[in-house]
Amino acid sequence: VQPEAPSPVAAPLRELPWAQLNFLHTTDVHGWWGGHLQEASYSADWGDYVSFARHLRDKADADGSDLLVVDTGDRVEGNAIYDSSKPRGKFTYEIAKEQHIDLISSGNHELYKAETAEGEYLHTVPDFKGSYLASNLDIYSPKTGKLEPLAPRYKKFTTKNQGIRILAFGFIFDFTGNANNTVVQKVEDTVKEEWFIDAIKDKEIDLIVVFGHVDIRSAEYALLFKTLRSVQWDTPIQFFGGHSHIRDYKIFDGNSVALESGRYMETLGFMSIDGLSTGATKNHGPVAKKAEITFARRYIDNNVYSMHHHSGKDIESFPTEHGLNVSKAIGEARKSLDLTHRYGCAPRDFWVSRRPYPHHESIFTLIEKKMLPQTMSKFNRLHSGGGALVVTNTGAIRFDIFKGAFTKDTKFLVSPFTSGFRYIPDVSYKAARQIIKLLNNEGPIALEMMNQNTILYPPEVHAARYRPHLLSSPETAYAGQAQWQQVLKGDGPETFPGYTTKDDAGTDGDDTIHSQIEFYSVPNCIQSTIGFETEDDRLPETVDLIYNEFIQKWILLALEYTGQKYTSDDTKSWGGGKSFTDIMTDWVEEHWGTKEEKCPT
Ligand SMILES: O=c1ccn([C@@H]2O[C@H](COP(=O)(O)O)[C@@H](O)[C@H]2O)c(=O)[nH]1
Repeated sequence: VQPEAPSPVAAPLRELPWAQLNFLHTTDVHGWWGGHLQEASYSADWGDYVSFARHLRDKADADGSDLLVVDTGDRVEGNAIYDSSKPRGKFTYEIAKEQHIDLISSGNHELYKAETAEGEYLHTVPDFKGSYLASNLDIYSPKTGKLEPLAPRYKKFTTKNQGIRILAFGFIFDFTGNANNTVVQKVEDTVKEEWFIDAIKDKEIDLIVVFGHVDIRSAEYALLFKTLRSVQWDTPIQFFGGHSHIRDYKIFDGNSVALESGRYMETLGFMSIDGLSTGATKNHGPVAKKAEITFARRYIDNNVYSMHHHSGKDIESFPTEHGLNVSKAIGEARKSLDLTHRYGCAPRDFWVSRRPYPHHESIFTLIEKKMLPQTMSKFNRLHSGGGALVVTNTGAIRFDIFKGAFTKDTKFLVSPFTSGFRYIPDVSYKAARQIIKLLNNEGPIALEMMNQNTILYPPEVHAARYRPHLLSSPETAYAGQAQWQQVLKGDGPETFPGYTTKDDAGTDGDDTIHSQIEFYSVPNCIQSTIGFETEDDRLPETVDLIYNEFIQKWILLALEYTGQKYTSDDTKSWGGGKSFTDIMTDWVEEHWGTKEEKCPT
C-alpha cells in the first residue's frame, strides 16, 4: 500500500471458491496503480496485487491446481500517474509489467491517440510477449509503416500443474474512435477469417478462453459464443470482459460463463472452474471431463484486509519483496509528479452518479452552474454580444470529488482527458438551444451513436441500458437501500456501504458483504448558459456555441438536424486550447483555495 492510503476496515467476507483452474482478473485499471487513497475499501496498490498473485500461485502449486492472471485493457488514461507524466505513460509501462499476466489485451483507451497505441506496440506488447493477444486489432508499425497484427491473434497453451489445454483469443469491441494508426476489425468479420475458422476446429483442447475489452452482454460476445458453440458443441468456454466498468457475471449455457471485474483497481475478479478434462502431465495421464462443469466467481474488494484473508497471510507475511519494491516504485513516481500538491479544499463530496442530476451534490451540477459559467463569462469574447452556450459530455468526467484536499491527483482522476474547447460564432440561438436536447434524447443522434458504438455518458450508465437494476430512480432516491443483499447481523464486523452486485448467479458474488450504494443515471451532455438568462424575455438572436472538442462531430450532426449546416472549417479553438482539466483546476484555486495548512474536516 501507499504510505498515505487509509487502512481497510474489517468486514464480513465470503471465501474464494478455489477449484481445479483459477483466475485473477483486472480490467479498466485506467492507471490506478497506486490504489484509492481516499477510499479504504480499494486502497491496495499494484504492488499488493503482485504479492497477492504470488501467494495464490504458490497455493495452486502446493495443491496441484492452476492460477492464471488476466487483464482486459484500458490500463491507461484516468489517473495522474499516467496522465500527468511527460511523456504520458512514462511510469505506467514499468509498473504494469511487474505483475506476471498470462493473458492480456488492449482496450479502447490504448487506441484513442496514435502515440498511446505506439506505446502498446513498443512497451506493453514486448513486456508481455507470449501473453498479449490481438485477435481483431492491427497497427501500422511505427518501425516499418506496414499494417500488422498488434500481437498474435490467438494462442494454445497447457497449464502448469493440471495440464489443461487452453485455446485463447483476445478481443476488443467494435470500437470506431481509434486514431488512424490502428485498425479494429469488427468481430463479425473476424469470425469469418480463415485463421479463426481453423483455430476453433481444434479438438485437442479442454477449455476455450475468450478475453477482451468487450462488455460481456454485448452483441460481439453473443456472436463469439454462437460461433464457438456451432463448432465446439460442449467444450467449456470462459469469457472475460471489460469496458462497462461494472462487476457482472453472465451464464451463457451450462458449459460457458463470462466475468467482468469492475474498474479503477476497485475489484480483483476471481473465477474458478472444476471438472475440466486435461491432457497428460508428468504426474498423471489424460483426465476425462466431468459430467458437470462447475463455475464460480467472486469480486474481491481491492484492499489488504481482503488480500490477507484470501491468501491466509497477515500483515507480516503478506508483502513479498517484489510487491514491496513495486509499491515503492509507485510511491516514487507519485512523489516525482508532486501528486499531493493541493489546489484547494472541496467543501463537500460531489458525485458522478451517486446523486441524481441535477442535484447540489452532483459533480455535473457543479460544473454546469459554477465551474463553466464562472470561468467562461470572464474569458469568453462573447463574440455575438448575446452570450454563449457551452456543451460538454458527462463521460469526460471520470471520478467523484471528495470533501477535503483537491490535489494534482484529484485533478486527473476527475478529468484526465486533454481535449480543449472549440466554438462556432454567431449560431442562431433558436438552433443552438436545440443541441442539448438532440444530444440527450433517444432520437436520431442516439441511433447514430449506437451504430458507431460510441457513448458520451459514463460507461457505468451505458452498462445500465442492459442491466436496469444498476440504477435507482431519482423519485425513489434512498428508498431501495440494501434490497438485494442480506446484511449480516451478529458478533462479526459491521457492514458498510460498497458494491452489492446482482448478476446471473445471484447476489453472493462480492467477497465483502456491504450495504447498498444507490447509483443514478446522467445525460450524455450538460449545458451552461453564459451571459444571459434563459428565463429572460430578451433572449439573444445568436450565440457562440462552445463545446468540448471531443464531441465536435456530434455537435455538427445535431446542428444539421436543426437545419444549420456547419463543417469543421467553421469551428475555432476557444481559450487557446485550454482544456476542461485546466479550467477546473483554475476554478478550484480561485474558489476553494486556502492558505490553511489543513483542509477543514
Ligand atoms: O478523450 C476522451 C475519451 C473518452 N471520453 C469518454 O469516456 C467514456 C468512455 O470511457 P471508457 O473508459 O472507454 O468506457 C465515454 O463517455 C467517452 O465519451 C471522453 O469524454 N474523452
